[in-house]
Amino acid sequence: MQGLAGVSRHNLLCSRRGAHSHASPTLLSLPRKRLANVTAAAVALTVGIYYLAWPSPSRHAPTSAALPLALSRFTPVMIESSEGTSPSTKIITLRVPPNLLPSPNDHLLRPIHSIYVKDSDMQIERPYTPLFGIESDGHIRLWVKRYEYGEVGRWLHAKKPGDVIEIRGPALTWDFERELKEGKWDDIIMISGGTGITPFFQFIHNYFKEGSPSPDSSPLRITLLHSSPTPAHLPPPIMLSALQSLASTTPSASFFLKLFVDKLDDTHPRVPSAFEKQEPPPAVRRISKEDIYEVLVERGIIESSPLTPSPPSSSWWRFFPRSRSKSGSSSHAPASHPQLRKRRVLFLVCGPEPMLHAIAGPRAQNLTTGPVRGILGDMGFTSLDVRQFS
Ligand SMILES: Cc1cc2nc3c(=O)[nH]c(=O)nc-3n(C[C@H](O)[C@H](O)[C@H](O)COP(=O)(O)OP(=O)(O)OC[C@H]3O[C@@H](n4cnc5c(N)ncnc54)[C@H](O)[C@@H]3O)c2cc1C
Repeated sequence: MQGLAGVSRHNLLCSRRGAHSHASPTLLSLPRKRLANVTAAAVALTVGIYYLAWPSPSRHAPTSAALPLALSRFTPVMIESSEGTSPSTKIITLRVPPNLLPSPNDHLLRPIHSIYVKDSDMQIERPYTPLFGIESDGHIRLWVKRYEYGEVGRWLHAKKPGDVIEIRGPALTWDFERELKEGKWDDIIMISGGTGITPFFQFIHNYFKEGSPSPDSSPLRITLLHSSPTPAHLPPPIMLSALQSLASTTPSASFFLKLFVDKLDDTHPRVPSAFEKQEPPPAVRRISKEDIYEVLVERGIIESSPLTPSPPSSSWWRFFPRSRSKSGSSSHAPASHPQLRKRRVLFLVCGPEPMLHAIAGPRAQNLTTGPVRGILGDMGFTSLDVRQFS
């Protein structure tokens, strides 16, 4: 996932590059390599000034160690533990003192909420998703990815237990309850990649946890299709065991989980034994259109009609009448066809930008879900059926 701040910084750099064509004669007379260096330094300086000097009500929110957590101010909290879970991820557990916890009735604590972590060296912040929400005993568990050149992820990974960092929040990332009420969905299909699973994990944990409305009393069913680059990058046991146990114990198949890995690696030349017993075991491929069709049919969301011959043959879709999408590529008959739909379905997609593109197409300029393209668009789903997170 890439934060909004990262995206806006990228846009800023692009627009500066556009200005090169109007360079002055003096600049043009410089050797090309030196000109590039001067330009890069100017861009870096501008970006630095932008970050450090531009008034930002959020980044420059005051810090208080005496008032409860809130979106309007930063609160210092201690890192209780920091455990590596894959080559580039850690579970980082924060501890909020009991007197600084927000009121349990705070509407911003509804799923899906996030908190902002401030990198106090760079004075920048990024949102992260508490896996189990802000817990009543003060724990906040984050699954954080470190990108090679990413700022806050790297900074956070370098922090040690006992270090104090500043956070603010909770912030409502997506008002699931309101969306569910408005949409009256029967099924939600979540498709995640890498740490893009964290918002879905928070929702699933909250929805099925003890004391939540019984899934039996609600027709809503949840399917999670998750993909990681290799088995070593799959979510850590604290997340996967919880999901696998839910998948095998929730009544009426209200939760279904399927894992994918792009490839096996040297450490895991075969599917790791921890997953072998899972039915079905993780698939070694990227999530494809066929996988989505299969799950739609298996979960009884679309009709297994003459248009959609039944699985299990992995090549069942080759009997599909083919049509041409606008992009010219061939596509299956639209699974969204009203006559084929038996249940109302909403797709939620969260993951790295290339995965979002492949599954649902690029997001609009204003970072909302634009017209749905990619695999889901090809299948005939529209912005009424799909939400993208990044
Ligand atoms: C609501 C929400 C919840 C989120 N929850 C989580 C979560 O639970 N866990 C999680 O890990 N993330 C989460 N994210 C993403 C997170 O907020 C950050 O966007 C992410 O950690 C990257 O931030 P960063 O500062 O480390 O990287 P950034 O500095 O923003 O960099 C982002 C990307 O740009 C690349 N990049 C940066 N500089 C360069 C350069 N000079 N050259 C080439 N490439 C470069 C980096 O390699 C990286 O790929 C969430 C995002 C949102 C919006």
